[in-house]
Amino acid sequence: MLLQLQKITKGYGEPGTHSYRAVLKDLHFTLNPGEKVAIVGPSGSGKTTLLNLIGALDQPEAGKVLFEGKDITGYSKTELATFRNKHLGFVFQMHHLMPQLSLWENVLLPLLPQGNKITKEQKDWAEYLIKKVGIWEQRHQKPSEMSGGECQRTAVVRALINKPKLILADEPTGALDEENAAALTDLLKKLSDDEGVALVTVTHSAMLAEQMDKKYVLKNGKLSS
Ligand SMILES: Nc1ncnc2c1ncn2[C@@H]1O[C@H](COP(=O)(O)OP(=O)(O)OP(=O)(O)O)[C@@H](O)[C@H]1O
Repeated sequence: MLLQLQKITKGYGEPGTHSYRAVLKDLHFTLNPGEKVAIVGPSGSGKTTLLNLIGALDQPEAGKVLFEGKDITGYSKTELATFRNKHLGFVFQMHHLMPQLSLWENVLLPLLPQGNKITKEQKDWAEYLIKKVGIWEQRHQKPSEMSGGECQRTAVVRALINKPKLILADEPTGALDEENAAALTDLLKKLSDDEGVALVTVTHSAMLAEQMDKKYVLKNGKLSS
């Protein structure tokens, strides 16, 4: 098992006061290595909140998050940052690329906090991924000089640059037109299959959800299939 969420509770506001509102309640979730799942649900049901917990961007009030059997719930902020950098890749609705950097520089950016120089092996991996998603020609262009679909493909490559075990995607096709959304959906699926990376994606897109191995609905604080 890659990831397990045990009896997770998470809300906003001060617990025990009127301001408190529970969003996730005794929620369970398991994910196997290489497994692809979609999380769907009504607006405000807590999908982003859940993704933030899975992505170690936030901590639950109660319950445990286990990654490869290890409890990461008690990790400090620094430990969580190291954990994210090593094991996870993120793709958001808006690409979050650095506007002043080229496609190539944006892709290599996550490797820089590890200090030292970027290795030939890492550059080869970047080149392989960029070619695979079909944007090698654009590698010297800045985000403002690329289409929305090209930016989003760059974001997918960037998410894979650290060879993560899990990619978390929050509405990755949300800002794309139908054609580009379909292309990105195929790409995410293919890369996940080829590289054996697990994928958890929050989406409103039925097309994207159907391409995944499983679909869960988040409602009333819990997941159901
Ligand atoms: N930082 C916060 N402080 C207070 N309330 C919050 C905060 N973040 C989210 N919420 C509330 O928690 C609930 C769940 O929000 P969340 O963004 O996880 O839902 P969602 O399912 O991702 O929604 P959408 O599909 O609209 O993006 C919402 O009612 C939201 O208003």
